[in-house]
Amino acid sequence: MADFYYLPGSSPCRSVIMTAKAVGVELNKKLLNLRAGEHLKPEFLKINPQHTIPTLVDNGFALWESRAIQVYLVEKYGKTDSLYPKCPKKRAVINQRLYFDMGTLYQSFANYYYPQVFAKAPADPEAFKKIESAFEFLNTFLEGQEYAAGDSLTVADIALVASVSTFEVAGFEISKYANVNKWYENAKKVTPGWEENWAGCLEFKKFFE
Ligand SMILES: N[C@@H](CCC(=O)N[C@@H](CS)C(=O)NCC(=O)O)C(=O)O
Repeated sequence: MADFYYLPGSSPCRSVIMTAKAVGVELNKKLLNLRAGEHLKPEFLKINPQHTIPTLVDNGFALWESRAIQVYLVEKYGKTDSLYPKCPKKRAVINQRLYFDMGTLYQSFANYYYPQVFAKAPADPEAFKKIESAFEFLNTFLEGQEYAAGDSLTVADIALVASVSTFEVAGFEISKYANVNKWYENAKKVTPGWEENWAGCLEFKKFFE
């Protein structure tokens, strides 16, 4: 069983948990208390010098970056390639969505909410505009399609579900974006591990209270 260093509230950790569930991989979950600095201890730095969670250690093979872990789990353990199809074009669109999720959508969350939550800084309206434009992009990507990268569930949906649910608990109004809203309501029903994701979101929500 692979060791999995995580926190339940962390969005990238939740996307790995949902992906593991989707491919039927059991994780040996190891809570890593960031507030106590456990990620900076020499024993963890030996595993992941970048000291981020999620970190997976599969039979001695250490990997971090949630979307890379998602792809690894599907390629190594998926019974089919449906979550990350081998077709170059399908895969390219999934990769685009994953990079969008990491570099644009989730980044807009971090830029706007993290300073408020972790440094009690005032809200930055310019950073909020970036969230709105990210949601507008996602809304456009989802025009006329049921899933993030085509007509079936992939790792792109799972990564985006983790991010969008984090926006939901932060109080961001998703319903303004009709295609995103429709996709998200369906994704809640069909994404394996959604319940655990939501439980983690509620943990994260405590930072906003
Ligand atoms: N892009 C990374 C982000 C990972 C990340 O920043 N994780 C946070 C927790 S949500 C963390 O480990 N922070 C501690 C640190 O960077 O030292 C991923 O998707 O895995």
